[in-house]
Amino acid sequence: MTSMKETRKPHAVRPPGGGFLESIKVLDVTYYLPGPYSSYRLAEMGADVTKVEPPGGEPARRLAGGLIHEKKNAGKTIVELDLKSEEGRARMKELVRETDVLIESFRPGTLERLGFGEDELFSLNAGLIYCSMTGYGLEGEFAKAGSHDLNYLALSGVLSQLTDESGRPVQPKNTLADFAGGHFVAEAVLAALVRKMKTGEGARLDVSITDGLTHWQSVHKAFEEAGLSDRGVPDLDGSRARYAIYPTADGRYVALGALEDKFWHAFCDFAGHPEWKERDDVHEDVARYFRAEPLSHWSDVSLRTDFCLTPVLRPGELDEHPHWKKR
Ligand SMILES: CC(C)(COP(=O)(O)OP(=O)(O)OC[C@H]1O[C@@H](n2cnc3c(N)ncnc32)[C@H](O)[C@@H]1OP(=O)(O)O)[C@@H](O)C(=O)NCCC(=O)NCCSC(=O)C(=O)O
Repeated sequence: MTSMKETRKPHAVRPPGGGFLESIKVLDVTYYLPGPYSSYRLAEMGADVTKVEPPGGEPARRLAGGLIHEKKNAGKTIVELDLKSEEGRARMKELVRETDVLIESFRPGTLERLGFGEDELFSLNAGLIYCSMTGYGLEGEFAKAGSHDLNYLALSGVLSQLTDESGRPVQPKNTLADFAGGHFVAEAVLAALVRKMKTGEGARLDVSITDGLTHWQSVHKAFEEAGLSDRGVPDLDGSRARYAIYPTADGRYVALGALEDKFWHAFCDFAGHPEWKERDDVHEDVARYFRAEPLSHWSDVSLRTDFCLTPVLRPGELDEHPHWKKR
């Protein structure tokens, strides 16, 4: 008998889940950003992704100089198939038989018109995990309507919170809903894969981007219904000086997220203004303080202090920042 206790620690993998989906096959019949991004996430976890596109490629191949397509389909095998031809459909049937997961992102009914309705797909592959990613879901008032990122943000309530001081919605420079949609799909597919491991059963998944976004709104909805705030979570809406965005001397910005007293007090001491500690309305004083130095200065400060300060970086600056150099 040994008195030694053996413990096995799981090792950290980067990206999280990297390689875990090895040997899982994904058939990606999606266009634009959210669908391709969902299978890109699965590919990052090791899945073997085959993307079906019409002859000449999907619309996003040409969009924005082709960069979106290039980035979100890296590592996938792209097969051009005319699903309106017998030959194309025959090849598609082979791919459906071989795959574990099929993700599509057309309007409800489009894939069926191309000869691949739900019954046909499950008769080809009974254990299939078949995921439809749509803007609004397979059923409902808007189900058949075409739509894009901005529509999902608007209908879910998210856009009403991305406003300027006057309450006017601002045009986001990031297609938040599209990327979120990709995550909603990947999350649902992973749950279905776990269930399949336990039961052997396939699944039919109805993932609506807008449905997913409404979950982000549950807290905000509760505040609004309780009559407490129509501007989001009160402490986090910029009304307190400790949790706000401030301009710097060079026209850039910092984000101060000193929500808890210990962080806010540490910031006030660092700034040499202990008299701010008990106040929430010192935005202008704090703004003057940050405006005295450029972003590089505050970026340095943020690395050697602990009061939830970060520079507002542009995507192209990430690689130069010490945090991202190490991650
Ligand atoms: C993006 C869309 C608005 C595009 O609308 P439409 O092009 O009008 O309709 P569909 O997508 O349903 O149909 C695509 C057409 O291509 C045909 N089609 C598709 N694949 C094939 C192949 N392989 N071979 C032959 N024909 C094909 C299909 O039969 C349809 O033609 P016909 O048979 O002649 O009808 C819609 O797909 C949509 O709302 N999808 C919901 C989810 C989504 O991805 N939203 C976009 C987010 S991107 C975004 O927001 C952003 O980037 O911005």
